[in-house]
Amino acid sequence: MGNRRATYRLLTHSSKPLFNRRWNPFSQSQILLRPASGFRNCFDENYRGFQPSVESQKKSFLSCLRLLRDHRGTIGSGIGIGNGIQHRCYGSMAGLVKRNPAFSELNAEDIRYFEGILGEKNVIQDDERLMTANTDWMRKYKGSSKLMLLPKSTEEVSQILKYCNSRCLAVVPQGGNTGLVGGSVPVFDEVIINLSSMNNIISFDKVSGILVCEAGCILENLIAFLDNEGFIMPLDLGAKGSCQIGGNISTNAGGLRLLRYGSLHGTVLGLEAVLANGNVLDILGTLRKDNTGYDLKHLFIGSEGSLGIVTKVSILTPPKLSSVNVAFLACKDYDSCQFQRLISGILDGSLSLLVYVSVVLSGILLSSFRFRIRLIILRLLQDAKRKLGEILSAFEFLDSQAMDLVLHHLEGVRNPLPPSRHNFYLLIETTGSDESNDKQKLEAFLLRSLENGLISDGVLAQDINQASSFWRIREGIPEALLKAGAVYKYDLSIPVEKMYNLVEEMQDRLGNVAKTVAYGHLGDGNLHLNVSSPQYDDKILAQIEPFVYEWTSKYRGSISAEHGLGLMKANEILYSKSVETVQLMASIKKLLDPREILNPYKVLPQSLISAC
Ligand SMILES: O=C(O)CC[C@@H](O)C(=O)O
Ligand SMILES: [Zn+2]
Repeated sequence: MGNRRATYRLLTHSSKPLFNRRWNPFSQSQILLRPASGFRNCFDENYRGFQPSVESQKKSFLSCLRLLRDHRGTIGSGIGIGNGIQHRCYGSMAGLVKRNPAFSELNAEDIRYFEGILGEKNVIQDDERLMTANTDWMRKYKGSSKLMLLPKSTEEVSQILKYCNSRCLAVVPQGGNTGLVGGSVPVFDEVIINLSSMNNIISFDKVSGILVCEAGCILENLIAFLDNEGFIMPLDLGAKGSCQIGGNISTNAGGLRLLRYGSLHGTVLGLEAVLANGNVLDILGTLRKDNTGYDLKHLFIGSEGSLGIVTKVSILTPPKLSSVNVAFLACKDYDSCQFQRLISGILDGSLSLLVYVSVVLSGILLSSFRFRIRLIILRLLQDAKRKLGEILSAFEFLDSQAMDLVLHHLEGVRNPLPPSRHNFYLLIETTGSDESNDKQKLEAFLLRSLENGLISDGVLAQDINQASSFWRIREGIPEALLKAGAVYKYDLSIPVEKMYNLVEEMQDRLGNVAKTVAYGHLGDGNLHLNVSSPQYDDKILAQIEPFVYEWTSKYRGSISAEHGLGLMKANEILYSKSVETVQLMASIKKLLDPREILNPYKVLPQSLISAC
């Protein structure tokens, strides 16, 4: 079954891309931002107006950062980006962030210049295409760019950037526009540089498995190409039908295979990037080992196009292995399993009264659902890592709210398990080269987990169709959420033992006002905490933020595990990074992009870069 799985999933997704980007943003109402109240400091003033007060101008960059850090608990509810963005969805961004007045405005001469280098058909001013390019996949963020450029080569990207830098025209690099934090759409009138015409595979070495390609290659096309060659991409995600490898690298996308193949910081061997001034940085190495100086490619992996535009990439791809198995499991109630084992222990005389009493007492303690779930999940993950070892390739989870949403909103999706109320579902995948051995290993693991009461039910895919339908449940959650109405998205790295505590605290905070939906890459410690409600609501957002960021920070987690900071979380970076770190980031930004034309208002707090 395994060797057909990749092909099957590919067909499924390419025939119906998950991230369908057709919509009519004008059908949505525009909601205005409520101005911040009560919280004023240099950061606040700088950010909202780019017109710092005399007092704030006097403050050094560092003290600005410190102030921001000290007040970060109130920032989410104070100054707008974190707070206001959800309320600004479907509308323009003006009011949230003020346009940097240093940027020029497009004129007819600019258009003529771009037409000269790209040809008329690659200089897009058509309203409908611009509307699509201005709006993100979630329809939350909408810019007002009047121009999209479609370069076909690195040389053309270089000419565009050189010109934009000299004219001080801001740009936003764009791939498949499947981002979830407002990083790939303009905020104001930035020129959109869309890489989709740069979609050539340059080379593939069958011995080393190294693929070199242009940034605009769609991930799913790369997967299909490699499948023919007997290889796979080390990266796989639900948006594969639309997202592009350049965007994946620029956001350091994690996805479903990170547990097995690691992050793009490990699998990307080299890249080519065009800097803000148009210079082409060729670090497109294909070497596994190269310790000559600083490894600069890492600056472009995950910096969301704010330091340069990735134009080519060299990536290490693993061989396709013949045996893939997928299990879909449910965890129900830890207590009942404990109780059953306790009773049978007493009946067969293996438990003394003392042990009985202490077990009953601990059973009362264990009756805390939170504790139960934590134990189950931790044990399962530990066991899976130990017993499945090198063949474990995915360990994904979803809670019952996520399952309900998928079943309700996605056509043709059904729960593979018999109807019963389960609190949790897990999707475990193994990938190996020994069909019978791999299956045996997984079956033994499942049996043990069932006996130990860690799982209450489970099913092992018998063919490629079944495996694919299990994956559809997991990969379909973002789509189902979008169909359900408004969604507040949080993408967090949290120690696994704490992960579900946050979800339940959030449930407690929100009560019946909104649904808390949790799923994610449990094996990587990555929780996708989504709050779903029919409409966006100020009050709901105030319940979520800054609480969610403070909570994550308290446990030294990350407020962006794999989606980036984009526009949504640019101001929240100090929840996860120290003042000194952010200061160094701002200095690097300033060095590589002194006029701040590359993807402005994203990743770092804008006023801090300006103050640097
Ligand atoms: O929508 C989300 O919150 C997560 C999207 C994606 O990273 C996933 O893992 O499905
Ligand atoms: Zn994810």
